[in-house]
Amino acid sequence: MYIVQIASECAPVIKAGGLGDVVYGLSRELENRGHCVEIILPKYDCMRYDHIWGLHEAYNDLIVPWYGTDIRCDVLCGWVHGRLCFFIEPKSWEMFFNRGCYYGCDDDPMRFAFFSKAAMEFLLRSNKRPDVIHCHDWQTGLIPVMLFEIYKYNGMEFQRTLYTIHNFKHQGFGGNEILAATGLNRPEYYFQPYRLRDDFNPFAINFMKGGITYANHVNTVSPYHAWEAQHTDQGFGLGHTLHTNQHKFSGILNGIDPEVWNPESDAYIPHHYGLTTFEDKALNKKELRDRLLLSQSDKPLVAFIGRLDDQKGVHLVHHAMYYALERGAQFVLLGSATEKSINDWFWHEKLFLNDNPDVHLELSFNEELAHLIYAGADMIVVPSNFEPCGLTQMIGLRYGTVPVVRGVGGLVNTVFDWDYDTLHGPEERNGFVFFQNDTVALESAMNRAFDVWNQEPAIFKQIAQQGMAYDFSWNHPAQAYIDLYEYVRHK
Ligand SMILES: Nc1ncnc2c1ncn2[C@@H]1O[C@H](COP(=O)(O)OP(=O)(O)O[C@H]2O[C@H](CO)[C@@H](O)[C@H](O)[C@H]2O)[C@@H](O)[C@H]1O
Repeated sequence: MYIVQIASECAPVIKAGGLGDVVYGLSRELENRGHCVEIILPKYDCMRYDHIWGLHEAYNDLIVPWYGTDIRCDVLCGWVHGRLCFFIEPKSWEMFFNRGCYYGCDDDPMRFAFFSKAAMEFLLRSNKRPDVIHCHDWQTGLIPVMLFEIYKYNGMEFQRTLYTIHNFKHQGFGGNEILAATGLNRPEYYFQPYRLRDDFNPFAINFMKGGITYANHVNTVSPYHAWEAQHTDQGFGLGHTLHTNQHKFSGILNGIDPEVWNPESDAYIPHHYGLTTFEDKALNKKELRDRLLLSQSDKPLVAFIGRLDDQKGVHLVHHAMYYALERGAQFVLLGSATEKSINDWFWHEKLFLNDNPDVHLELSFNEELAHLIYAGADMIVVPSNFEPCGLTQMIGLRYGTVPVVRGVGGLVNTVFDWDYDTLHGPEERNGFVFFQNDTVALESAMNRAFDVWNQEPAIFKQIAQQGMAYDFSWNHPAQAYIDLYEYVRHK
């Protein structure tokens, strides 16, 4: 099959979070199985050019219709660790992707509407006719809409779309101006409640709703979150749209790339280890402590890695840090916040705790350090408010770092409580789970983990090793995506 991924991220060249990991990891596994995959991305000024090999011009002067006139683009092409990627670079005064950031601009809906339009125009003009166009999150929600309302009539009648939602919270809103700019026009048509009109704001179109309505199939990134999105408030207002489209909505658990995340061969960790050489994990803990100027001691080391965002339960992350210190453990936090209040808050904490030899806050995005933390920590906390899948607990499991998580979304599908899980036997349990969204519940799960660590180290090691034995690679999920591609291409 010939699959084109259209997304706003692809690790490691463009990575703000888990979306980038998924686009890269899934594409690699699909190619390993003999499928042809190409990835279309914006050409951001701030992406990691050092991860692109052989960047060259692929399409000169692509004319993208925009607001009744046009914007000219160059399309560059290069290999990101073996994946063929096309980067769209608009040449216009708006400087859509030359802002020194991936997201967070006031005109984000316009920026990504343009990207979606340009990606479709590129496919059309360069005569690329993939079997399936796989698009991701709100940034590319208008692609199925444009395919079936415009490009289908211009020579793309056989293309099909799969739309994957990694995060329901960010949906992408706009008004008439988006319709006018992209050439969709006809507000009276698109502002119908069964097309793009937002269910809660009659004056807005909703990109994600458009993607759900128009795509041949829609999925989110874990089976449990697919249920939550339809039946609880975790659909962030799209529950009704998901209900009406439930015949084409499902959940597929993400994978992690075993070449990127493998303690036996990870280039970023100084001491490799595996199931049978588990003791060597301790050498990475020592290295991590040295690097972050933490004291060497016999204390357990708890970590958090992730975006510092309301989604990740920042208040519980904060509480976990102080509770770990209170219980005589060490804590390492690696995260970055886009919201100013959260950023200020954690910078304040960082300065306050600066001289404490048992805690380190690294407030930046640092891929290399993330690998060392996964390898060096004993436990990883994931106290999310909601979590469509969650990769950090899966990576933690792979590195023998025991997850302590809140039982939501994909965390339910991947972490099985040592004491209380009734669906998995003791030999399958791999972590600690709490359910209520409060400090008491968090503390009780952390307590249970600390107690096992302190009083029954052999059992703690057993839990860690049971986690390492799980196969959360792309092996199974890639097959599920291939089955879906086959299904939609014959629709
Ligand atoms: N400061 C930092 N420095 C270095 N690395 C950092 C970092 N902060 C985060 N990372 C890395 O980014 C990834 C984050 O994965 P998550 O599953 O938490 O993704 P996120 O919530 O962004 O994405 C959404 O999409 C993914 C993919 O579908 C879903 O798993 C998830 O539930 C959903 O919210 C991990 O690889 C982590 O190591």
